Amino acid sequence: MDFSHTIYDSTGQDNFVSLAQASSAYSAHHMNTFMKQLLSTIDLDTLGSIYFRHLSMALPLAKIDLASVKEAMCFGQEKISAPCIVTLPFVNTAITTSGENIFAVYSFYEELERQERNTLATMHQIFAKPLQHALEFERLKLMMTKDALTGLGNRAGFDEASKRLSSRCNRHRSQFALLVIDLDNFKSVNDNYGHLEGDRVLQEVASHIAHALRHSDEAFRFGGDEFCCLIDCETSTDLLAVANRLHQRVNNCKFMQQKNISCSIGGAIFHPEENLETVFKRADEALYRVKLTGKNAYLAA
Ligand SMILES: Nc1nc2c(ncn2[C@@H]2O[C@H](COP(=O)(O)OP(=O)(O)OP(=O)(O)O)[C@@H](O)[C@H]2O)c(=O)[nH]1
Repeated sequence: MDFSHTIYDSTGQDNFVSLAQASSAYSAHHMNTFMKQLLSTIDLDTLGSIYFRHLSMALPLAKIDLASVKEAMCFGQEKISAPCIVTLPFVNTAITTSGENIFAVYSFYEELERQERNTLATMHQIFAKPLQHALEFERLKLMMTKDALTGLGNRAGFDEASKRLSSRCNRHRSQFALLVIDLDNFKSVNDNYGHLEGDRVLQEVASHIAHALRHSDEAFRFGGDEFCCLIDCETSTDLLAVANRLHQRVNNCKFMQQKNISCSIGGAIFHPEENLETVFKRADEALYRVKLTGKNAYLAA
């Protein structure tokens, strides 16, 4: 991860400090939760009544819930008058959604007294390490759920995501679907072209699967030449459409055509109160039936 932080720039530039920059996937939600935890540890007396004018130019980027920051700071409302906002030394937390440079924390200090700046420098020293650790922790967590070869989620990632999805579906009485994709005769690629070429096929297939899905869907490499997708859809007709799209896209990709191989797909819709094992078993059984009856097709449970 590209991580850097600078503690207190005493040379007097406008940008007091760029506390942290990270390029790992980092959501606004994570950041919000983390900031709330951080804020709850602040000694408000130490912080005193440091006020910053919030720079409106940064607002469009600011995904953090500023209201919750105010609330967590526990300052009396009468002290906060628009357009001023009381925040931590982190005046603006800018979070982009592109996945690159996910957040940057800036403070602007030109209006501060010397003593206030010193307090800020101390605050930064206090927060930089925990922030760095939290980021590192998130990065490691992310690595643990990613498949190194394809960049898709791995089996642990799938377990985590499917549990999250199933509890949401149970709560909202909604549904989602599962597709299990297995390459046909993939072993022949390894045997005839070598393991490295086999790896390349898996990478290309993974990329095509990921690109064929919508934003709300997720793809994983379950292991070997087997992939899984969690699909946001509720009817077998919709699922059939997604499965056909994936089937075509994977079969038509360059390496699959060159190596003359195909894929088989099994699908099942998760119903509220069904458990994850049974929906997976149903999709896997459908896949197994495709394999037994000639491969290269889609079947729903
Ligand atoms: N190159 C490569 N091969 C792998 C990897 N993981 C598993 N495999 C190979 O993938 C193959 C999967 O086995 P099978 O599913 O039985 O092979 P298949 O020829 O696709 O058989 P069917 O599914 O019945 O069509 C085995 O030959 C494994 O050695 C990997 O990371 N890279």
